[in-house]
Amino acid sequence: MWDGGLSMKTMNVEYAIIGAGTSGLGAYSKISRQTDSLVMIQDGPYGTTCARVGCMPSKLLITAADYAHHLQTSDFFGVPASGHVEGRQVLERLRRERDHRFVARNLGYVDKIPARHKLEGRARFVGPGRLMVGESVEVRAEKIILACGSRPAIGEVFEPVMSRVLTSDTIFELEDLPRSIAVIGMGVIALELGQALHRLGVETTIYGRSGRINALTHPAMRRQALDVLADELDIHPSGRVLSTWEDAEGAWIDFERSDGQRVTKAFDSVLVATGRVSNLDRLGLEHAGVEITDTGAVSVDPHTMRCGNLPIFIAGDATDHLPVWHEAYDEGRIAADNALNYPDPTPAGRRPPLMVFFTDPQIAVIGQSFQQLQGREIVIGELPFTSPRHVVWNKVQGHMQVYLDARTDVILGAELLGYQAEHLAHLLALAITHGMTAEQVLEMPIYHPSAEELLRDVLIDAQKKRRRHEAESTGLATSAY
Ligand SMILES: Cc1cc2nc3c(=O)[nH]c(=O)nc-3n(C[C@H](O)[C@H](O)[C@H](O)COP(=O)(O)OP(=O)(O)OC[C@H]3O[C@@H](n4cnc5c(N)ncnc54)[C@H](O)[C@@H]3O)c2cc1C
Ligand SMILES: NC(=O)c1ccc[n+]([C@@H]2O[C@H](COP(=O)([O-])OP(=O)(O)OC[C@H]3O[C@@H](n4cnc5c(N)ncnc54)[C@H](O)[C@@H]3O)[C@@H](O)[C@H]2O)c1
Repeated sequence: MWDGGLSMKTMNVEYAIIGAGTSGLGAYSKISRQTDSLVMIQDGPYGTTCARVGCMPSKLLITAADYAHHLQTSDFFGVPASGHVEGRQVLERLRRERDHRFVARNLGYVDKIPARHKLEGRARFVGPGRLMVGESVEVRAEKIILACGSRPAIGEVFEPVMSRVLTSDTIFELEDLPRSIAVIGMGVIALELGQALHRLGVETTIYGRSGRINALTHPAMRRQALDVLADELDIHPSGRVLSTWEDAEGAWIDFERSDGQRVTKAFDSVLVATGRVSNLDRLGLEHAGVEITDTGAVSVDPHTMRCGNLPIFIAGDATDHLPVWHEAYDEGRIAADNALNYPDPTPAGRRPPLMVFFTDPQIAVIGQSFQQLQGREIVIGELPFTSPRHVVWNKVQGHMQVYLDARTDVILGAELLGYQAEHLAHLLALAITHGMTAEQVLEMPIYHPSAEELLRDVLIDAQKKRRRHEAESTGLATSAY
């Protein structure tokens, strides 16, 4: 495979995978079963974004925050509790669990990959099928999978306070919790981490831009989610950061709310959670013959992950299509199948979308959102999160909507805001995956008192509305004659 002189090496392989994250490893596991002619190129630490700086450390932090919150709210149950948060211990335990359980498992897998299949350094295209890795290795590959993930976006306005800026890449490495933090953004990272930090006793202010939690699309769901979170958290949902500066008091954020009011405050730290940018922009794609739009976007077929007619495939967060873990893994495998079968496409079916915010209450969107269903004849089953089980838990905040096809009774999608909504979301995902009707779901036994009773009741509500809708349309049809 190696060929070349002392200073420059050339490696010829059939397949190259750029990135050893979730999607790259998913692709590797498939291709390595078929051929030895492959290399996986990784820039930076192994261990994946999910395990090192993403899903796992964030959920470990949230769980510590849940315990702190239980202490603060247990009075209600006649169980007054005293206790306090030891920031250093919270973060030490987070890193210990993360490193020993999740990262170590991934590194164990990477260790077993033969050395000839691994190359370390940043890859960039220097021509079609030609990659430079660092300054001294050229990889020539017939088929290339770009599984290079994304990185946090940091706007220029934060440059004056960069020494106090944190992102999800750095926050879990803190020795201790800050006394105060500005959280910029109102997406999933901002809300999950902002609420966790608040519950752990950090004085937290969240600054949004659009005034909306974009994952939810029904206006009433959006409103309620914001109301519930704003009840607990200090949130300025819409406006813009005008400027930032640093002095002895900390990092100052000068924010103009959309009602014109200025809010200027100093913080120990600033967590910038304003979205992520794909690492595709650093690959020199123009040298590979890839078409790039004016906005820097690259078009990818979601059923093959193929990029135009080229032997190039893009998987995971590098595409802006559903940047979540299970999709990254699927996409890596779809890309691998299509690279292995190149030039014949092997289109794969995609799973219904599923997204969960691990906030309290949780937010979940399954299947088609309310917005995507505009123009389609649907009925909406809806209820507050007040099943007997939720009352017992004293967790009755939130609301649930399920969207049924008005003619066929098939469940098309749902938006949820409620305690541990993730479980109901998965039941709905199962029903949507199999094209089930509300009637079919209602055939299953549901225990009393369980959270699933809420699902039953919301489907009954949807069916009532569907019958009414049917009666009205028949009435209308009859009266039209
Ligand atoms: C804070 C946070 C919390 C999250 N929580 C959840 C969650 O709860 N549930 C969920 O489903 N998803 C969650 N996600 C999303 C999930 O982590 C990602 O969807 C998933 O990790 C993406 O995997 P990937 O393989 O596309 O990218 P990555 O795992 O990032 O892998 C890409 C790799 O490519 C490397 N690379 C980049 N450029 C080059 C180059 N030029 N040459 C060589 N290597 C390169 C990168 O260094 C990186 O190691 C979270 C993300 C974050 C940031
Ligand atoms: N539970 C999960 O599945 C989970 C958890 C964390 C992260 N993730 C993944 O990570 C990705 C990135 O998360 P994210 O929260 O950074 O991105 P996001 O796209 O979800 O949210 C970014 C938010 O920042 C706001 N924003 C942008 N610029 C701003 C500015 N200048 N000032 C104020 N607000 C601004 C946007 O309006 C948006 O609300 C997500 O798309 C998700 O796929 C998933």
